[in-house]
Amino acid sequence: MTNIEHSRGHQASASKASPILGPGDNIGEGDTYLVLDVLPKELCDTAFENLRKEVKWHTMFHKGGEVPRLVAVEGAVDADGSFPIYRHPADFTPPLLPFSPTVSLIRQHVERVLNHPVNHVLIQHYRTGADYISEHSDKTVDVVHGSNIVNVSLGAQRTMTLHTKKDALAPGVTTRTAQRVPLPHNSMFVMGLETNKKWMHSIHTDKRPMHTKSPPEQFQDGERISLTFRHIGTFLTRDEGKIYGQGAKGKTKEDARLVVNGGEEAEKLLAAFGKENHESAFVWDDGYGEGFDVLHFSEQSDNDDFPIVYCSKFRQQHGDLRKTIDRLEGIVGEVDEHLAVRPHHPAPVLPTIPLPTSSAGVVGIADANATSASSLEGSHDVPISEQDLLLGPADNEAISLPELVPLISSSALPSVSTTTTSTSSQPAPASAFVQNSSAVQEELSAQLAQMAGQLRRNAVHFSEALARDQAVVDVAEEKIGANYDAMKKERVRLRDHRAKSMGTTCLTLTSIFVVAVAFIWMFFIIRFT
Ligand SMILES: O=C(O)CCC(=O)C(=O)O
Ligand SMILES: [Fe+2]
Repeated sequence: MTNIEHSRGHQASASKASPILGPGDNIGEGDTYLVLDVLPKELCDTAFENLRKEVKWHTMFHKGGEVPRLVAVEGAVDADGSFPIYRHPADFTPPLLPFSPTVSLIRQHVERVLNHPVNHVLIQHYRTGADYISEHSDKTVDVVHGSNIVNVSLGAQRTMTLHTKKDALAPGVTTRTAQRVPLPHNSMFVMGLETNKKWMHSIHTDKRPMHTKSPPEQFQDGERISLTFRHIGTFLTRDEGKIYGQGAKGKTKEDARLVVNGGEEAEKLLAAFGKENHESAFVWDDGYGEGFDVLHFSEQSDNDDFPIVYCSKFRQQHGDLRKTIDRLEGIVGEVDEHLAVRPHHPAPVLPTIPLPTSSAGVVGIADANATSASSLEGSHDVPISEQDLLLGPADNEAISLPELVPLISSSALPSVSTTTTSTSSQPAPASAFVQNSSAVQEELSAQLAQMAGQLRRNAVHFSEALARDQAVVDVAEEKIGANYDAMKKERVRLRDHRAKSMGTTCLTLTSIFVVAVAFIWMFFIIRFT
């Protein structure tokens, strides 16, 4: 335990359950520690104000809402323009800018303490005690193995709360182990990756009235700036088109591959992020080992707020083209629907059969048929048109019902008047009816087979049409992709061309000017000599 001044009231009561740790203490898994007075006086006295002014603050979005603090991202940009990328679940992340002067100075001190480089920083401004960061584990797909994650704190003291992950609870235990680490002005919280794996961390809101807070908590009017430095091993090329490094599929710059937006790979990465957040035994190789080339988690972005990394002009144009393709796909779909064969139901057969005679057995059969006929009737009130079905030769051989029914009614079935007067002593009409019933059943089976065949052919026809449409859309998409690349090249060419023509124009104007001066000069010489 340390003598760091910690909060009273609300925070003090919460601290009963969890130890308050500080410099010299083993935090988390023992690979995590706090360093005080990390920056020299002259830097730490001015850093807060300078950062407030020089950092390009943004509002970040997650799950459709604003994150409750201002954020900015800075990093080491390579000579060829490539830069580190830290991927984590967020709807929009601010663009990465090169390290600003004050951040560069802080970075030097951090690297000295850490003994390893850091090339990426997420800077966060907790404007009041109401700003916070909810419980999470940092996502390590892009964090260099074996490195540490560092939070430098400037301004008001806030408390870092650590909790073991739920899945590590022993059976029957419901309370997670917690630790609290107050982060005063000019301190540096160094978190090892083992702690990040087994514990989650957060900065809770602190809404107590200002006058009840301790002096370190009141410092800078309760505002806090934190700088989360990381050593990132994954990079994007200058045009954001390719990705390489630890968390990508291609591990070196030479193996850089095109970035992927949305789709199955993005979903897989999001699922791995979820696992890392909740599983104490998360294994990097299992979750991230295959590498991910995902840059954006959804296929298109309509947001203009972050023009550099996440919403370049090209991306916007690409998004517009995609929308056009989607509209075209919709139109093709509608046309297909119009052209599609409309299913027609065959006319019910059974109602055409005359009612049975008084013979008990025969009446039973007839009743059953009448019932099934009436139940069929409700759903088949559209008369069949044979031309509307896509019939094959096999169907033509099937028995045709309309031909069969009159045959049955006229020759085999007893007439209604006969059935009312005849009795069981007249077996001939009854057996004729049984014969007819089995003929009708055969006919029904034949017609069902015919319908099944038809359904199958329609399904095949439909899937073939879909496959054709898919091919058309794929070709269009490929062409648009090619156009996009061509436009990119054209843009670079135009820029070069403009630079060249500017040079030529300057040269021409200078020449004209020199010639004019020479001419005037000559004129005067000739005139006065
Ligand atoms: O503000 C802090 O110190 C914590 C920031 C943090 O946990 C993060 O950026 O992942
Ligand atoms: Fe974090």
